[in-house]
Amino acid sequence: MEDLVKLRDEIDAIDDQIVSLFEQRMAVAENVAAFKRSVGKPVLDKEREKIKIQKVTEKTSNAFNRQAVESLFGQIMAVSRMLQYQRLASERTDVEGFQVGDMVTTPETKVVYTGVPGAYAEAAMDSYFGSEIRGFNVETFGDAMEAVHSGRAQYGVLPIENSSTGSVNEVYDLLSAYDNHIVGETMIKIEHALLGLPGSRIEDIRTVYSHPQGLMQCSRFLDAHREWQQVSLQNTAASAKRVLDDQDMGQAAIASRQAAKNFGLVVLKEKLNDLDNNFTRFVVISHEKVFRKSADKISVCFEVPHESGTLYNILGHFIFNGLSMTRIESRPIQGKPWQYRFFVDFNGNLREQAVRNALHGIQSETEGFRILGNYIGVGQQ
Ligand SMILES: O=C(O)C(=O)C[C@]1(C(=O)O)C=C[C@@H](O)C=C1
Repeated sequence: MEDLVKLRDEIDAIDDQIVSLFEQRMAVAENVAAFKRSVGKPVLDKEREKIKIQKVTEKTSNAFNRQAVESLFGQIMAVSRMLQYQRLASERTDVEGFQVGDMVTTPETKVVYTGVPGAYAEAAMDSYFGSEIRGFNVETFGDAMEAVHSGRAQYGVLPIENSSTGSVNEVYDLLSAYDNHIVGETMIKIEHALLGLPGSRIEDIRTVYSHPQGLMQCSRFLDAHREWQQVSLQNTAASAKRVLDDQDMGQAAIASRQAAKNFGLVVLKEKLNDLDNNFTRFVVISHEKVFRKSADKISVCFEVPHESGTLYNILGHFIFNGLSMTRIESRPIQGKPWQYRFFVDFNGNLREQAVRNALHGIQSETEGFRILGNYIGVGQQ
């Protein structure tokens, strides 16, 4: 025991020196930041970091320490960059052109959703905007993005994630491709039913239509009817419309009860989802770059270079600035096999300094960085 006390004393003395040297190093980093700011040089200098790591690792006496020193200095320089970003971010007044603003809707406000009336997206639109707007529908998610981008609609409502089957990939891809922004989100409970023509019976069904997510969310029920042909359509309400249009007693759709009402179909079976707790989260998009003062959730996307440790470093900006990430998703980048665009949601408001620090750092160290939006998040169950 006596020995441990002594050894710890030794460690304490060394740590005191490390802290003192670290503080000296950070003071120099601060000067570097001021210099770089004056000449407009970027904070990150990969070449300098590479040479630095090489030099310090050469000074080690064994392989273990070599690796440890590489990791340690990687971390020291990451912290040094964060300090520099903090200094630079505090001088900027603008965050990517986003402005504080309220969402004002009138009975003339046009809101677009995908699918035909009765689609879950219509229910999501109603739950978010109420009835005092002019909703209209288009066929595809891309059409909805385009309508918002061109100004044909002020807002759009698009599904982004389901609690049992995960992300709606196409919407993620469209969010990064279009210059539209997330201004809100809403969540609705999805309850699928099997819909058929009046007079049809489950025993006669041979073909079932739905959105791929609808088919996935009812996989257990469909497993018990493997002889049925499953056909994917644009959305669940379009599937109901197809059954009505074809007038074939052997066809059914997996869609909402509301869709049955809208298309004059009958409910052949209710509660088809594998899980009773089945929710879909929808994002509300706008072409304007606005966020509310009370917004508490931010979505960003970026690409990181295809090198080891890059994502780890980027996520470090959230952790270092005390920001809590709620979701991370990745999508393949078209034309760059095995490279990914990341989508991160985290809690915060664009007016907060910690948020600005983190975003400035992430923007500087990634490619294609975009703030997708800052909005009021809905509690996730
Ligand atoms: O030397 C620089 O340019 C610095 O900004 C300092 C430093 C470091 O802490 O060593 C930090 C960031 C750069 O990427 C490289 C090195």
